[in-house]
Amino acid sequence: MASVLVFRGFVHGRYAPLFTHQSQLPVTSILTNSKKLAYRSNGLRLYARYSESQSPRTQDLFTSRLQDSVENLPKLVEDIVQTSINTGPRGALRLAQGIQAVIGVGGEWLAELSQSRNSPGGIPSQLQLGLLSPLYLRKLFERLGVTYIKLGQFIASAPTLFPPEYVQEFQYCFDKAPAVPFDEIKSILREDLAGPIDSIYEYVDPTPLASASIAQVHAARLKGSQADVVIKVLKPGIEDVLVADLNFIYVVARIVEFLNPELSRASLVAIVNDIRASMLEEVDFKKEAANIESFRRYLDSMGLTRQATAPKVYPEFSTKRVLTMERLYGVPLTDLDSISSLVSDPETSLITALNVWFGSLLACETFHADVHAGNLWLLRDGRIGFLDFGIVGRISPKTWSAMEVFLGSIATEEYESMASALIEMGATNTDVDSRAFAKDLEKIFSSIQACITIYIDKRFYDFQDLDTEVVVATATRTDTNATAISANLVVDERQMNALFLDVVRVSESYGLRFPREFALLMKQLLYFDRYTRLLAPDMNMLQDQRITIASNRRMTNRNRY
Ligand SMILES: Nc1ncnc2c1ncn2[C@@H]1O[C@H](COP(=O)(O)OP(=O)(O)OP(=O)(O)O)[C@@H](O)[C@H]1O
Repeated sequence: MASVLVFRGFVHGRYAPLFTHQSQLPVTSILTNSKKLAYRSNGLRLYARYSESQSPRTQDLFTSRLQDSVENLPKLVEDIVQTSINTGPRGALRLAQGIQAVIGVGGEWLAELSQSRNSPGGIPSQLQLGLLSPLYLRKLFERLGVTYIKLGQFIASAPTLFPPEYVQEFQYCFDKAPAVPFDEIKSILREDLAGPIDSIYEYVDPTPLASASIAQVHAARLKGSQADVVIKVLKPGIEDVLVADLNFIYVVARIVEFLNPELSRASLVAIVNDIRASMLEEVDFKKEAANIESFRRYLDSMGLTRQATAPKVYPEFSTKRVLTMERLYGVPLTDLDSISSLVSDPETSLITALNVWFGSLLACETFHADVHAGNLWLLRDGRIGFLDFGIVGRISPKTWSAMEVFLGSIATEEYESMASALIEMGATNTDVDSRAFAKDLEKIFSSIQACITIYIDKRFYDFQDLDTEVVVATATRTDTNATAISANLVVDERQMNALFLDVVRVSESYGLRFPREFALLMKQLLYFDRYTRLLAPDMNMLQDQRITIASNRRMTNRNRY
């Protein structure tokens, strides 16, 4: 039965009707007074607070927000119901697993708590918040599995969004998972491949090369060609877990945003939706195969195959859950010692990697959006190997040309052009005061503290909060008597991360909203920044003449590879 709600509250010191709302849902209780307004409907409680001292404008804003919320309530309920239907029985199964995880980690916490009660130092701070303390929340996320491990990694990479103790603790949220028994992997291969396993592969190594949360990788050799390959197999049940968890997280985000509309400015639901879409793409290996193929076509057409590669895919032995591809041999770009034994000039390898990746932004249909060191290798033959195309981004020529101006302006410290590039990228209907925006950007950049990195005998030593003068230090090796000194003024990695997030925050305060690609690109630049510190500490990635960031091969969508 529909009900008509009349909301009353104090407006300009008078108790008066604020607005009326026709609700499609039965209302079970209403509470209003001068400080709060709330009503219950179908188990959900709409609640808001205001104070008499607020300006009339704030009250109007509050009233209109409340009205929005009430109007959105039926949509919210419909969404929740629909999401629950889509989740189906796997939701109940995940709930049971979730409870089990909470009991397991809760037991550990209780045991530690009772031990520390008897200790003279009292209860340590890391136990005081219970399962919400960084340590136990991280343990809980790891027990809850794939979705939460990925979320944990997101927290670890967003230092200005989350408190530092959580960011620090979630650095240990590793994407390592126990291996699935080989028999289960074999039965997936049997179900998915067109013929018997031993008619396709000469052998498959039963010990996995790697086992992450989503997939397991086994080395193998093809029957006819005797080519060395790897088989990446989607772990059983992963898709169900992801769908159930992501739907649950989506519902929580919807409710949180509904109850606290302020959060919609931070696009909480949009972020969750993005994470949901990209994680679900990651579990379809046909999409990954298509991404690899388009990257290989790009290398081919640009004449870059002698500098870089991605594994050749064998589509006849690949499905949505199985990806058979050429095996690459190499080392991660952060393995300095092995790199020095493979090439005499690691800086050149880094420049190649950068040029190939920057070039792919426009010339390739998608760009590799997860270039962490495990996915970017220096191969034994000196080429750069790009692995794992599960996460990719797409960037429009318009966004990229604004991005080029943005990156250029960081190097030249031209804040007005930085502001206009950001305005160009961030979708907004309102007029942005670009001068004020530029001033705010300048404040962010000038607040960076200098940090000196000194490279001594192949190791880096960071000294923070120093004056910007270069500190000279030397180290002498006892065996060779050689002394290595190198000093460089750089912005440290965490500051860099914080800097980009500050830029996003300030931009959002001017009403700008960036496409997902902006965050993806920034993340990759941070990875490349890390490799630059290691392999070419004297190089400025954004200014070096040998690196082509500004693209002269602008492509239309039709002739992208
Ligand atoms: N073509 C290949 N040649 C050699 N090794 C490979 C190849 N593909 C994958 N591997 C190995 O398997 C590991 C995991 O592969 P991949 O990154 O594709 O899986 P993932 O589940 O997405 O892992 P992550 O989330 O850690 O990136 C790689 O780090 C690498 O060691």
